[in-house]
Amino acid sequence: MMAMGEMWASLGSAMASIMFVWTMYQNYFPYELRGQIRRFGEKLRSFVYPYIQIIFPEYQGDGFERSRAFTAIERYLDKNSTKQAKRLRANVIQDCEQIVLSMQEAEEVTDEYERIKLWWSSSKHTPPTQSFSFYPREEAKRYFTLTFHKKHREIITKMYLKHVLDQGKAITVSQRQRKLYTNNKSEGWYGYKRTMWSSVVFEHPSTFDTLAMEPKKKQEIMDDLITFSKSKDYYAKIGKAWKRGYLLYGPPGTGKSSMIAAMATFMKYDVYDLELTSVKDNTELRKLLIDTSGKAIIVIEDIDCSLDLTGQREKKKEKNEDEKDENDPVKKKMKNMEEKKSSQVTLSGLLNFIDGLWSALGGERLIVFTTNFVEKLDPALIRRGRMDKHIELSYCGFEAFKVLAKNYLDIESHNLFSEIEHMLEETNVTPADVAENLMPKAAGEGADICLERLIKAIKQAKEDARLKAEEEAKLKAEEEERLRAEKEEKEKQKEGDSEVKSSEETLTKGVKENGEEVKEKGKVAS
Ligand SMILES: Nc1ncnc2c1ncn2[C@@H]1O[C@H](COP(=O)(O)OP(=O)(O)OP(=O)(O)O)[C@@H](O)[C@H]1O
Ligand SMILES: [Mg+2]
Repeated sequence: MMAMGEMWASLGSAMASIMFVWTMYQNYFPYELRGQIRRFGEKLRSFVYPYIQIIFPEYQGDGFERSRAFTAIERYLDKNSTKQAKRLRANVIQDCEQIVLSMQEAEEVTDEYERIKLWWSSSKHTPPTQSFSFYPREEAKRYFTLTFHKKHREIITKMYLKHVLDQGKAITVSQRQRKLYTNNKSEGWYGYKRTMWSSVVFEHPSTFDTLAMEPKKKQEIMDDLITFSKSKDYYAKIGKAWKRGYLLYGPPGTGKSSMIAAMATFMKYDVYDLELTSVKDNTELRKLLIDTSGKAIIVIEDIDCSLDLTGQREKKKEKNEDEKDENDPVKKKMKNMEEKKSSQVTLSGLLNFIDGLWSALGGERLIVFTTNFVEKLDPALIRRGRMDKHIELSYCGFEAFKVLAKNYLDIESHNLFSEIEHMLEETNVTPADVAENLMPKAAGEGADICLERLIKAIKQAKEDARLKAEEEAKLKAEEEERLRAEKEEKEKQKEGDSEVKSSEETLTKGVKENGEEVKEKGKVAS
């Protein structure tokens, strides 16, 4: 008890002395002297403690936005310092496939840059708990502190921090789970607008390795993508938006969708599968596209089916019919309803966006259109500059077949290969059909069985194509015969008409002459 009392007494006298010194300082020291004392204090402190500290809080702005610098530093420290830290936190990412260890709070680790030693520490600020509050409890805020000697201020603030942020961002990108976004119909329940994109984790198995196509062509596409991803400065220099358009065209089952998935995996981009028929109008299209992330592939599949892409030209042709419909009130109403039902996204809306507004968005974006009928598309849509690269995906050639054989059967050569090569030169078979036949159907089915099955399928395809060609030739001949007969009939009718006409003319002439004769006779009689 005595000790406690003494402690309180000495604490009281210390407080009193501090108060006394503070009052003296405030009241009796001249203002100029006070400034000098403060400067001296700072000098003394920096002499005794010559270090600078920089704080990186987890949240920035009004406290709701997670700081990108914090995230990048976190990743950088996770990678570079987890060997030193003794207490680590485990986070699971990429669908339980990868564990990332990060520094636990109150840990300190060292780093070195250009032989300069630095210290990073991770801390947490927990707001005091209140017994009762109307507001939700404030979350604890984490922050990193970087400490270094003041003589390295320049190099640390100008170079080291950039190095940390760049490395951190690169790690974030490599660990990031990619997403597949699809657009919803714009109106949700009760007309309330919900988020327009919904997403799932994108884990498509197709890669450039599994994609069957001529190796040279494949390499060209991959090189093009790499060049694009490295050209940020170049695009900025020439004043163009950092975007690239691809048009993939070819028959169904030749790998257009597979190639998009391979591109996304290769570039580590998110995929935005844009269903144009669900987009109400151009305004909504703009909103959707603005709402895409910085590293994105925007995909519009079967563009010829999604929009009236033939635009103005077709409209002009239909003008006469439209005018006829305008006069019929029922037809007019039906047409209006039809128009309202279908998407009002127009070709010009799409083109305007691709060319113009996009430039305002940062980040790298690919836009990919696919179609089965390239000849149907409006040239305005696919002109170079808009769609920078046109890629034809075609029927399976021998090189593409070899890729599939390697992937599906794990073989690079076989005595049936030369026969297949010869057959593929003669017959159009899609990679999808080849893949389907190469896939073992039962346990223990070897390469021989699968290749034999493929040979049979190609023979069948050849036979089918022959029958189809025959059928088409027959139909064509029938059509020609029909047209010829129709023409003959018309000519006959024409001839018949002219014969009737001439006999009628003769008859009329006869009647006329007779009439005149009668008239004459009448005249004479009268
Ligand atoms: N070039 C290819 N390489 C590897 N697999 C392919 C290729 N083409 C097609 N396939 C296989 O066929 C299936 C269908 O292909 P995909 O969906 O990519 O064709 P598509 O060209 O997009 O067809 P559609 O025009 O009908 O959309 C794929 O799942 C894949 O297994
Ligand atoms: Mg497809």
